[in-house]
Amino acid sequence: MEIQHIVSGFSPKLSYAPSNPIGKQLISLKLPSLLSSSYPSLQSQNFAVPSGALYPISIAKKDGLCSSRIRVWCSSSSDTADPSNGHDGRRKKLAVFVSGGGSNFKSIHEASKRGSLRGDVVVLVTNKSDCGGAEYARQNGIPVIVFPKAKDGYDGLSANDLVDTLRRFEVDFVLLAGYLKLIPAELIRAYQRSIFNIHPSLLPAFGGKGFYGMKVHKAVIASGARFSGPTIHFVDEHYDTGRILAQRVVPVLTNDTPEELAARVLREEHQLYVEVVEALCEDRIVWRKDGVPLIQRKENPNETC
Ligand SMILES: Nc1nc2c(c(=O)[nH]1)N[C@@H](CN(C=O)c1ccc(C(=O)N[C@@H](CCC(=O)O)C(=O)O)cc1)CN2
Ligand SMILES: NCC(=O)N[C@@H]1O[C@H](COP(=O)([O-])[O-])[C@@H](O)[C@H]1O
Repeated sequence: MEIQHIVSGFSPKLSYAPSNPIGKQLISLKLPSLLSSSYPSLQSQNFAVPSGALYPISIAKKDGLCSSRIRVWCSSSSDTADPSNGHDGRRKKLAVFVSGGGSNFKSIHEASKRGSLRGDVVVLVTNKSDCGGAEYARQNGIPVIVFPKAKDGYDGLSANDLVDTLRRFEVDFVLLAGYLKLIPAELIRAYQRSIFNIHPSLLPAFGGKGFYGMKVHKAVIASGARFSGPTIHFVDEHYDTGRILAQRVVPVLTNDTPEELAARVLREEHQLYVEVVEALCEDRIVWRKDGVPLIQRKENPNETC
């Protein structure tokens, strides 16, 4: 059951995702505590709505009533809830976007297989269907879809088709990992605060259009910077300008080649991305009052980083 709560400025980490959206049925709405504590009138209720329908509700807030709508997806009750999978108890569904070798994608997939990561890569998206990441996905039974359409190719999805396809895969989070195309506004709108990217420099330095792959490391070395490292950030409409969520630092040695620096940064990327996605799947992302996202430590939720 997926609840898209449409109240301006409030998009709680949603709970459920439709496994097989089924027709109209009576469902009981169990809301995440985050939502029910913010909107006490939205305690568990029964809805009889067709799957995917927008359901009008009124919410009693301190400053009076406000109307809203909830889009409710129905799903079979087979989703077994496990509290260690975060608030909703469900393993998260991940889409990974790649354009090249996919070593970050492989790290995430391996963490999922060994169980340290409470999520599953359910689809791979690429603009290059013959890249190493796509080949790895096919070898591991992960569906591969092409976006955007290749200029001369026939396959490939439009932006709206991509959103629909990710919804059908019930994707919770979108993870860019060496993807070299601009994510369209349609996807940004559909997956608010749910799209992440890893960049091989300490943003905001050495980011933006033209800064990808070895170009980044060449620019870092040429600048004389003494440190570099990976950044994981939320994705917004522009390249590399979204809120920074996590970083790691590596030294830039005086005789480094771009390849040597790239390898040092990439080793940290593999660990950092797995740590961040583990936190995502366990609902350990919190927001500081000034809008900076933080990660709650697994061992002690009162500590953030
Ligand atoms: N809407 C967003 N889309 C993407 C983001 C983002 O932050 N917001 N991050 C990039 C990843 N990235 C850096 O981390 C990045 C990738 C590519 C480029 C770039 O300049 N691309 C070239 C085309 C390269 C090619 O096709 O081979 C270009 O646009 O001219 C900059 C930064 C992924 N998408
Ligand atoms: N600006 C985007 C960018 O440069 N991303 C970088 O591409 C590489 C992909 O490696 P991978 O395909 O082996 O994960 C990674 O180093 C990633 O940070």
